[in-house]
Amino acid sequence: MSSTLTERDHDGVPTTGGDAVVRTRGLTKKFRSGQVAVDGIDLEVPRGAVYGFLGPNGSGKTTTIRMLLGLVQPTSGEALVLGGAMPRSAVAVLPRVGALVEGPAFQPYLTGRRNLDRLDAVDMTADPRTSKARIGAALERVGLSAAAAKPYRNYSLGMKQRLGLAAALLRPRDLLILDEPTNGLDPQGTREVRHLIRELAEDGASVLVSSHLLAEIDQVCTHVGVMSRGKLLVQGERDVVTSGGRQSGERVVITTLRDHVDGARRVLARLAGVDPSSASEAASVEDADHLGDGAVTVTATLGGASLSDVAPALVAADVLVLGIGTDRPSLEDVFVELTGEGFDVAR
Ligand SMILES: Nc1ncnc2c1ncn2[C@@H]1O[C@H](COP(=O)(O)OP(=O)(O)OP(=O)(O)O)[C@@H](O)[C@H]1O
Repeated sequence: MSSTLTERDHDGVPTTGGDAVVRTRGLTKKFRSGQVAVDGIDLEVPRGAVYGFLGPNGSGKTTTIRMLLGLVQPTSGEALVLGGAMPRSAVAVLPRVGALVEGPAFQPYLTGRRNLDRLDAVDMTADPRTSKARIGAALERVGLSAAAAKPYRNYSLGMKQRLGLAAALLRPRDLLILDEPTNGLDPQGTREVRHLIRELAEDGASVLVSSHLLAEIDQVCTHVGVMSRGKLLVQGERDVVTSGGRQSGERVVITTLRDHVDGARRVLARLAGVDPSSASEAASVEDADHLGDGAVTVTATLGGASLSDVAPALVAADVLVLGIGTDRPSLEDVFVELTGEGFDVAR
């Protein structure tokens, strides 16, 4: 495979390269300080995806996003956004991209609504005749209609974040690039943003959304890319990524009594042998935690066996089953597994 991207940009009109709305090759940013903030990443955001761009503070997400938007010049590598090479195709590409990036240029003394008026007026590609209706709809969508007449300087961090989102939604977009959209929002606001992202995706937009809070964004993503120290550790469909190197990502969690743990372990270890095709995929007991009152959970990775095999086998072996269910490793589990580190500030 060629390591060079082909820009398919005819007569200045960008066309999407393949199925990806964002594609980078070896994208790198080294700052003058010598810091390599982004280190040769190959990002691939499929059309229609909600791509969670995840990583601890300082892992390089914002710098990557700024390169995608033509705000930072890459040191090396290439970036295609909606088929156009950035920053060269910025003029053709950016009207189709709604972006929420840190520190949007809002005027502190103007109201939220007036700030949107101003942004819309300087957008040469926006239709002034529909401006009022579009601004009203964007404010409504982010739940800011009631606060639209307040000056920006009196907005809370969460309200500022919502206004930034409204600015990104002033017109229909093919791609939304949202950098930490839940920053400063309370749990209710965070849920609303997740809901909004889902709606936008259903309306046909592709979404690239960054976050250092895995669990927040995890729930809404179809795809994820995980950054650590400037490198893209892993990316792909969310469920494939969380199943990692395991034959099956699914884990069975059995609640039983301490006296029955060994019996449960024996059944789990034996189960793989029940089906010859899964003989090499032995279920391994990973954990046994005390729950108090003598109740204990035993967690095991399901190899070739399915949950429906486990329950009857336990019962047949006279293992007391207080509860049984499955559990998928979280993205955080995957991150810790890949890096051996917690999800803290990188540097
Ligand atoms: N203009 C700059 N000059 C020098 N170093 C920078 C500059 N901007 C960012 N960095 C450094 O590059 C690294 C990556 O920063 P970046 O903002 O891209 O991370 P991030 O993953 O977006 O973090 P956060 O979640 O905190 O926003 C950090 O170590 C940061 O200090």
